[in-house]
Amino acid sequence: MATIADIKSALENVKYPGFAKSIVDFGFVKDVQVEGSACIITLEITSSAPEVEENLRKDIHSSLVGVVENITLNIKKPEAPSQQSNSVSGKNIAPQIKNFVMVSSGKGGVGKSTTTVNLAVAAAMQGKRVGILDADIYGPNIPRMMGINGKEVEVIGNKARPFKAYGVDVMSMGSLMEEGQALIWRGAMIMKAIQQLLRDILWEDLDILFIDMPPGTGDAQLTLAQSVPVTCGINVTTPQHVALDDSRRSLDMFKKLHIPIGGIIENMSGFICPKCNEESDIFGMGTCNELAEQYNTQVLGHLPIEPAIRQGGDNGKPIVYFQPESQTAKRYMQSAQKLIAYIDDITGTVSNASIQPTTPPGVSACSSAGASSSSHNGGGCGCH
Ligand SMILES: Nc1ncnc2c1ncn2[C@@H]1O[C@H](COP(=O)(O)OP(=O)(O)OP(=O)(O)O)[C@@H](O)[C@H]1O
Repeated sequence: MATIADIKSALENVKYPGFAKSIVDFGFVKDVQVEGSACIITLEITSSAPEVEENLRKDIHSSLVGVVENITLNIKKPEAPSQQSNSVSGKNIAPQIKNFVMVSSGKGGVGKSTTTVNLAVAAAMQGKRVGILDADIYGPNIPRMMGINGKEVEVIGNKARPFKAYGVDVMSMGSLMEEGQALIWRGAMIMKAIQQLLRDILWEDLDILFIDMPPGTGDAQLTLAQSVPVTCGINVTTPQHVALDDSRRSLDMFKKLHIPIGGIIENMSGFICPKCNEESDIFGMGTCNELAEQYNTQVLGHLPIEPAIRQGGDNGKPIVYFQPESQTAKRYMQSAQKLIAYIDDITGTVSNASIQPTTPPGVSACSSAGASSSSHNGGGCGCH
């Protein structure tokens, strides 16, 4: 006969839809009672979306097969909001920004931040109003690469003003966290952080906000797609086949989240010798072309391994700005041009509506508070 502990342990395998954490970890399981072969489970969740309840019922029943037979499931959820403004519905919590470009990679260290910086600066050099949001909460490198490392954030009221560097507005999680501070990011905290970076930063009217995501596919990507209509995603990869396998996951994620794929950047594609300027193949060049074909997208550019790219990153002097005549800077400029053309082409056609909102912004998955509780003091997030 099953005990309460057996049932709770089975429920630990049930993930809250859209999140990597279980309903037990989120604290949604409020009561479990057992009588013989029957059990009554009471759950309190934060989403009013019918599909969340439906998925949970299905997953809970499958997780309890062989554990207990007669299951009564009470799911308490908030009332569906009767009328939502655009900013509360989660469809666009930063409406002054025309286009959002999600920069992703299947794994770390492939040059995602380097690409974000150089593409953003290149787009600004082509006359666009551009911002960079460094949402790579695990390793925010953008401040160093944009030369704003260690600078104080200017706070106005309860909002923060982005930095300006090389014609680009910049804000990073790294500038908001104390240096060297290590945080263990959990699903609900990630969700709140991403939404605050969009809503509580004084972004001006922008043509494009480039968003440097954490590597991989997880809560940050989902939250972003649920908070703003992401115009397109771009994938950064290196040409080795192992990296391409990881890229597929990233490209599949774009498809799942209904995010159009703007293209692939093949980084570290060949090596340009600083002495003789000759280009040689190291990891394989051009392997992304096939991947792009499979996903019906384009290769935005092949960027070589070049010491000047790394030096530019380390010194906060992006190569595209400081060495505009170099072969590499020209490739970044062309890639940005292709991306802008793609965005112009699809403008107005983007809708991530079918994946949102599962929870309104400001309501974290572990909170029952409403959107109005979203604030700097952490209101609404029950995980602190
Ligand atoms: N094409 C390149 N040539 C030479 N060095 C490069 C190139 N691209 C990136 N690098 C260097 O590789 C290192 C990792 O790059 P970067 O931080 O952009 O990767 P990332 O994918 O954003 O990593 P993370 O997953 O840690 O965020 C940096 O030191 C960067 O300067």
